Amino acid sequence: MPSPSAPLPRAPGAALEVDGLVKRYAGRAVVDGLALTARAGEVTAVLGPNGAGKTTTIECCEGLRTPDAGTVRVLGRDPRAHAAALRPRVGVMLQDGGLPSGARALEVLRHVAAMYTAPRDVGELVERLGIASFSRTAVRRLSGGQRQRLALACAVVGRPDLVFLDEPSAGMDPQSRHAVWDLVRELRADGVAVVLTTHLMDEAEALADVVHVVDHGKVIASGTVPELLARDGGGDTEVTVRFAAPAGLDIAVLTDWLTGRGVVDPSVSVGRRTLEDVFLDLTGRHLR
Ligand SMILES: Nc1ncnc2c1ncn2[C@@H]1O[C@H](COP(=O)(O)OP(=O)(O)OP(=O)(O)O)[C@@H](O)[C@H]1O
Repeated sequence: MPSPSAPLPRAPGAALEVDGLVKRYAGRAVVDGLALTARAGEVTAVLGPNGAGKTTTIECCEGLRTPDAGTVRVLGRDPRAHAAALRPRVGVMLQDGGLPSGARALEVLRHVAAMYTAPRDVGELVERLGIASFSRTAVRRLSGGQRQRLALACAVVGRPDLVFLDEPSAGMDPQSRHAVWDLVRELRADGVAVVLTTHLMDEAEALADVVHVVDHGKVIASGTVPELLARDGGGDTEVTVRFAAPAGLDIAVLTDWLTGRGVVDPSVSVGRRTLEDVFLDLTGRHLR
């Protein structure tokens, strides 16, 4: 086994490998044999209902929790045994921000940047994430969306090879969301492995190269968004057909034609199957 101080491999393939991960609380396995990988230059989305075990899994990957069983490899290393060596190469954006509440936004970002040998340009990050307008505001006074943007800037300022983003655009206005999405796409283009947990299906559809759906502590489906969308929905499928009707088109002819082919109740409206449909098929509609 390499020593914690040895240089880290460049890890061209899987930046994150989780296999057979188990984490129990009070004897209950909240992560129960979970396996997933995330590769460099890809956005890997982890989706799942409340309480599915996503955060616990990610915290095991970040070295914040000790697994009860299974293996976690971050850039080829055990995240707990090699925490110091991994810290400069792994960016973490936590749901609650994890930022010092009394400090001003820009001070925090500058402070975090100073911990790295070759940080990104702070001014450029401030500009692209719209931090300038609240740069002198104390963290505790920031709005939810502002705090998220600052947390994201802190997670990426050190030029990580792997970055964990926990609901990166939750609570953000559309402008901020798109700025965040652009940054995530740029990270991917730069070869960063981005691991994204989100409840926002449009965010997963917009960004994810690979999606892992987690429920009851296990990955219950994995694939690209088109692969997941192509899964059998297990029943009748609603179909939307949009078209520009020529003047005088008799819709009755269309509905008669559909009825003649066994289509039930051809009211001719509906939406395409979305990732949210797939998610609900997989995990059910009951609240957690
Ligand atoms: N420290 C803890 N002690 C006891 N139970 C815990 C602890 N942390 C998490 N849990 C439980 O583990 C289960 C999984 O929680 P986890 O936070 O991993 O879910 P999640 O998928 O991230 O959910 P959400 O989408 O709501 O963030 C939940 O039932 C939660 O109550």
